[in-house]
Amino acid sequence: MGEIIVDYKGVGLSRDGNSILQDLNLQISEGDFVYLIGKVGSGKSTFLKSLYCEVLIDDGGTAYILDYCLNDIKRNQIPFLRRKIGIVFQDFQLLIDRSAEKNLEFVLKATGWDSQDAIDNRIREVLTQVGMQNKGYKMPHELSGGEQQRIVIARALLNSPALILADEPTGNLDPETGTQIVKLLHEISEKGTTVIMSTHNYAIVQKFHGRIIKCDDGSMKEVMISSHS
Ligand SMILES: Nc1ncnc2c1ncn2[C@@H]1O[C@H](COP(=O)(O)OP(=O)(O)OP(=O)(O)O)[C@@H](O)[C@H]1O
Repeated sequence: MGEIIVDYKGVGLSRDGNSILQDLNLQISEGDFVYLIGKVGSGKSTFLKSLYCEVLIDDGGTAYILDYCLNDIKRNQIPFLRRKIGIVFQDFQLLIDRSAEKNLEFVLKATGWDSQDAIDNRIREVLTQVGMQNKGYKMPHELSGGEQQRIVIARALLNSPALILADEPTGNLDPETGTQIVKLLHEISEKGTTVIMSTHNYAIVQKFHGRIIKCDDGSMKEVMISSHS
């Protein structure tokens, strides 16, 4: 088992003063593939958001992620933490006014890359990793939903994150395309990147191996291990 990169002990999470999750005890290690399941409104997104400080740890417990203690992380450290986390949402959120490549370039420039050669190489690498090496010139509207999601995953990979958070990444995709996206996330995790993915898609959970953590009744519990594909 790899190094522990998420360590929650007795953590409570609230939104607008309402307790959403209580007494979370959870460790996630390098290279783990974790499915977060649970009913609508059970707190999956709230947990994911706590990992990148969109929801703060304000309801007890201690929380560590990578080298950061979330209990007393400074505001000016948050961008550095977020740079180590790749985030993938169900609604793709690409900038619609520029090509896939330019979307990737925008993120690299915003995160301090200044050599155009290094930028071009990195874009080529991540596009190849997601099987989109020939489509980087296309505008988002010229790409299918699955292709757009691949570009979003490429974008999440740009800064070689230790952790990828995917909040219902197959939510807007047909089952076959969704399966391919999860397969891609598994390939990424096999190379050592931890992936935490929330989903309502139980067929996928059954199909691809992973730890399964269920949000239910204000808490999170590990449930049975799914079968290998
Ligand atoms: N911005 C917010 N402000 C206040 N409460 C919120 C906010 N976002 C979510 N909540 C509440 O927090 C609870 C958990 O919501 P959350 O989005 O984490 O659930 P979820 O399991 O991700 O649901 P879904 O499967 O629909 O994505 C819900 O009761 C919701 O109403």
